[in-house]
Amino acid sequence: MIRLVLLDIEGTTLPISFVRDVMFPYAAKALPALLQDHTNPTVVAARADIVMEHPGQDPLKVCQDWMKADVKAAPLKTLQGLTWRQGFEDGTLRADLYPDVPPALKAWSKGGLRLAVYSSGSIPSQKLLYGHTAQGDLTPLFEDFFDLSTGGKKDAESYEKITAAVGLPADEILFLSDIGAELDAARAAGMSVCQLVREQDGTVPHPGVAQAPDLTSVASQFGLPVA
Ligand SMILES: CSCCC(=O)C(=O)COP(=O)(O)O
Ligand SMILES: [Mg+2]
Repeated sequence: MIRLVLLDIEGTTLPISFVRDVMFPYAAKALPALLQDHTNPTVVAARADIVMEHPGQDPLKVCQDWMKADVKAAPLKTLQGLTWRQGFEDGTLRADLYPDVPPALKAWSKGGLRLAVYSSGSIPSQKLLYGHTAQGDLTPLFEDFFDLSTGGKKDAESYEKITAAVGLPADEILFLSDIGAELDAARAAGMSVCQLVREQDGTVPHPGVAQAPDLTSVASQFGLPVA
């Protein structure tokens, strides 16, 4: 029986186009100034991590290249999160989740399911995003947020750590993601998994895992409360 649903964000609850066409350009504009900040300890630490990984290269150029290739690098995710704060707080940014997502999350939470997030986006940016959706603040629906500080999303060990953190048998946790390698890693750790195959995102179906076009279908396949 599923007791907790662990959700990826990009490609699962949020269209990839929103990240690529709205959030990344916003961050790209703000990054040059942010990287000039030598007093904010979070910026200083992220810049040092980039320099360590890419010695002799301009950290801004490294970030720009990472964004172009959608590389899930922890220092980039931290810096992007810092830029998005202003946009979400002043109303320039508002998360337009897939329409099936808010009603499903509310029904699942109301029905007693526990909910948590596992995304490459930093925890502060996850909270900003779910705190500023077209349907209002959805953060109270989630009991926990996990990011790359737990480990990479393609490593089974990360899912073992999450399982230990939430204190449930792994197979009572349902991990939802659009990415096959993430689902394989979660399954290797014993979790139940389902791939969101979003037509709008052009998701490539991953062989050997349950698939659903939206959260309504996830609910019917796994016997979860229905919106
Ligand atoms: C607050 S998440 C913003 C989107 C993002 O930058 C990202 O990397 C999402 O990756 P995911 O692991 O959710 O596919
Ligand atoms: Mg994703």
